[in-house]
Amino acid sequence: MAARIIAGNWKMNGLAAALPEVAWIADAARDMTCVETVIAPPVTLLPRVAGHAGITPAAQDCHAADAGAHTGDLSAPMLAEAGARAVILGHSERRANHAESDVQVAGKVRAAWGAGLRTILCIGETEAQYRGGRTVEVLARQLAASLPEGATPANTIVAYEPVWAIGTGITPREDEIERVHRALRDRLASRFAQGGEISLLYGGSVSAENAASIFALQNVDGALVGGASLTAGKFVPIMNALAEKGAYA
Ligand SMILES: O=C[C@H](O)COP(=O)(O)O
Repeated sequence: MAARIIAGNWKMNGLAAALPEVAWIADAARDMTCVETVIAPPVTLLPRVAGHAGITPAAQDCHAADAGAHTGDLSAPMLAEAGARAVILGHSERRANHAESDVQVAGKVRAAWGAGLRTILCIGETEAQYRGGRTVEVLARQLAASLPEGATPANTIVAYEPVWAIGTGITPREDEIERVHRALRDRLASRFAQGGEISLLYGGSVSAENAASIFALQNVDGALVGGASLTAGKFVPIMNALAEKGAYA
């Protein structure tokens, strides 16, 4: 069975004043034995997030090279040294704002694995692709091109994030999420020896209100949460909803 994982992506949010939220999230996480809690803060807070037992600290990007003349970038070994144990790669905001291609994302995945970081690989279709009925086709292409050979449940988590659902308060219908996750599970299982056990997260406007119904869907092993992960008050109820699923799965 794939591991249950709840991941919070803080994006470019969070100064030191937000650290009490991490402490409260960690308190709740330590009580949840069947769920892994990941927090991806801005890199400035990474070492301090890494100081909390119960939380897997993650970065939000890395360079494909281990070192070199790349002003402003951070390598996977640097992030690992700063306390990261995982890294989000291929997020649609990186793909859109920094023109990251699938090939570049695959290079970053290899670098992350080389530094011992688990990859949370994000894939997702645009609204136009969704409306054109091309969701599964687009995701299959992204998955094939941005996830290199060698993916295992230990080094990879896949997050399905429809671009049009991120930060909008809109989510796909439940049957659509279930259909997509089934397709992703099948593709991973047919490509990698243990691919069927790679955790599949849903991301895009997950909230305390909709988490339980999303987590009840087949092949949804957790969520990648943006806005609602910034405070313990909003994030802990989502963590609890996933723990409920873990209890009866
Ligand atoms: O990485 C997280 C996603 O982009 C989802 O963000 P959101 O929960 O604010 O919609």
